[in-house]
This record gives sequence, structure tokens and C-alpha cells, in this order.
Amino acid sequence: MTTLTIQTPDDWHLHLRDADMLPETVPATARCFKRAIVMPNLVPPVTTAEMAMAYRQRILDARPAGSKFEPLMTLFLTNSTSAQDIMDAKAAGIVAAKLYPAGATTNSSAAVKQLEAMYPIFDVMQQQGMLLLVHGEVTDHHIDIFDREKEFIDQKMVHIVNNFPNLKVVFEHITTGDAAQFVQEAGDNIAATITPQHLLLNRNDLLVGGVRPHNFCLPVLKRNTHQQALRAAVKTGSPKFFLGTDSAPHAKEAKENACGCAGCYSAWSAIELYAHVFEDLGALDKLEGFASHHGPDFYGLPRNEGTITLVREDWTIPGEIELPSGKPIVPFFAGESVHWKLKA
Ligand SMILES: NC(=O)N[C@@H](CC(=O)O)C(=O)O
Ligand SMILES: [Zn+2]
Ligand SMILES: [Zn+2]
Repeated sequence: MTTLTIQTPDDWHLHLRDADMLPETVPATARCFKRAIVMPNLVPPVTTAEMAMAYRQRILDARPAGSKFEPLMTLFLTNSTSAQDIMDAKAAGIVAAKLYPAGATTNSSAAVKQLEAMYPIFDVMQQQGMLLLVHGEVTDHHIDIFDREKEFIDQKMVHIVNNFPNLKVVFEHITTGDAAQFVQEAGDNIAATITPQHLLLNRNDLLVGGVRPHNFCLPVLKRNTHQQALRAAVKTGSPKFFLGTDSAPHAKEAKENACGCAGCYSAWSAIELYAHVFEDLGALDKLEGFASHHGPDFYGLPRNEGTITLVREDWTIPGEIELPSGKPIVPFFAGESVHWKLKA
């Protein structure tokens, strides 16, 4: 096969950042995705409908001329989020709220410290038909970083899903066979996003032969058997799994640092990298479902009109990109060759 045409895809997990990052990040995603779930972990976090609407406008203003890219906004949950905040958000067109356990990841210190205290809020979300998006890792210091997702399933996720059977929950950026199996076996109210890095890499790519800060993201890459389980999950074509890049830019100096930031900036090559993986799996026929159908179907939104075409053509991801601030950033998979390219 030399070309591949699929219905226009969406990115169901994206960090656009803010201010002078938007002229970089918005075009990168808008080049092939029609919509994206925009994560709210700004500084300060997006905790009200008003903040989300102002952020949405800044994103719309950063679109390239003629672009119809549509940001789907989310609310950052804290232990101070009120029922009224949820109702206001719903009324403003916000589709989901994001649960970060406090301290789990980038800019999450203001997030949820006591998860069970959020249950009345989940109840309102369930009634309002707002989705719950979850960064699924426990944050207790004594729990090993490689076990934090599995512990979250056992301690928290099982109870959320069972207590709120009509709340749609997205288990974001899953990284383990345990999470894939949990999602597959649980009811129809739970689905998961999977990133390109967790399909392409395992923890050897982070640590063998020297530490590779550009492969560091959270949840951290796991052992090869988990990578294989995620690959097997997308290969089934199950509607419970869909595309969420978790593209999360940090300047080069913040990644190549004694305390490097977590996040991979994959937007410029994301759809190509997924095609690369699905080809490897002999499952190119499953890419369209994963990238363009399962997400909107789960969210209860219409599928996109139109198509994109990928061409089988080798190209090399650049080693560096210059941010609008003038600072360099190293894109995910820099210097590596990819077999598919978006047709201009
Ligand atoms: N995935 C990451 O490693 N980082 C994300 C936050 C997140 O999605 O957890 C970021 O905002 O940088
Ligand atoms: Zn996360
Ligand atoms: Zn993320």
C-alpha cells in the first residue's frame, strides 16, 4: 500500500500550553486533526468555565488562516470544584473535566488531594453528561513509580467505574497491560487513550545506554511486556481504545536538565507515528477506527467530515524546532525515520 486515506481524525488528549506557545502548538495539531481535547494543566490551572472560554479564544486566535480546527475544552478538577462550576462548564460547552491526583504530573500540584471527596462532583457530572478524564496514577511516595498505574486501578478506578455506571470515564494515556485489560473487561462507560510513545517504546528506550530525557513522560514508559499488551489492544480494533497523543511540549533546556520535565512533543509527527505502528502490527485497516471513529463515538459527538491521506514515504523527524520564544525544543522521535507522511 502506498497511500492511506482515512476519515479526518481527532486528538483526544493534547497539551497546547498558552501564550507564545500557541502559534507553535496550534498549527502543529491543526495540520491533520479536526478537534482536540485540550488539557487544562496551565499555570494557573483552568478551573472555571470563564477561564476555559478565554483560553479557547486564545487557541482560536492562533489557528492558521482558513483552519477549522476546533478545540474541545476541559475543566481542571480540584477539591474546591463546586457543583455550580460543573453546571456552568456544561452550559458553556465544556465537554469534560480532568482528574489529576495532586502531584502526579506536570502542573498538577493544585489538583485533587482527596479523590473520594470528589464523588458528589462526579455525581453532578454524571447527571450533566460531562465526561471524566483521568490521569490514573497514585501519588503516595512509597509506591514505586512503575506500579503507580496498577495501584490506581485497584485503589481508585474500580470504585469510580462501579459507583458511577453512567459517568463516561476516559482512562488517559494507559501504559500497562493491567490498564488495557481493565478497560477491556469493564463496562461500556470506560474507554482509554493510548499515546504514540507508549506504543513505540518501552523503558529500555528511556534508560539503556544512557538516560534519554526526550523519552521521559508520565506515566513513565513500562517494561516491554506492557508495550506489547498495548500494541495487542489497539490491534484488536476494540472501540474502547482511541487516539490521544498527549503531545506535551517542554523547551529543550527544561527536558535536558538535572530535573527534567515529563512530556513528549509529538504533534508534528503524531498521525504518521501511529500509522508506522499500525503498519508494523499488520493492522493498517484498524487505524481509521482508532484515530477517527472510536473517540467521537465514545464522547457522543459526530464523526468528522472529510478525509486525510498519508503517503508511504520515508522522512526524518527534525532534531530541533525553534519555539516562538526563540528557544529550541526537541520533538519526539527526533532524528528517527518514519515511513508515513501526511500528504500536503
Ligand atoms: N504526559 C506528560 O508527561 N506530561 C504532561 C502531563 C500529563 O499528561 O500527565 C504535561 O503537561 O507535560
Ligand atoms: Zn497525564
Ligand atoms: Zn497529558
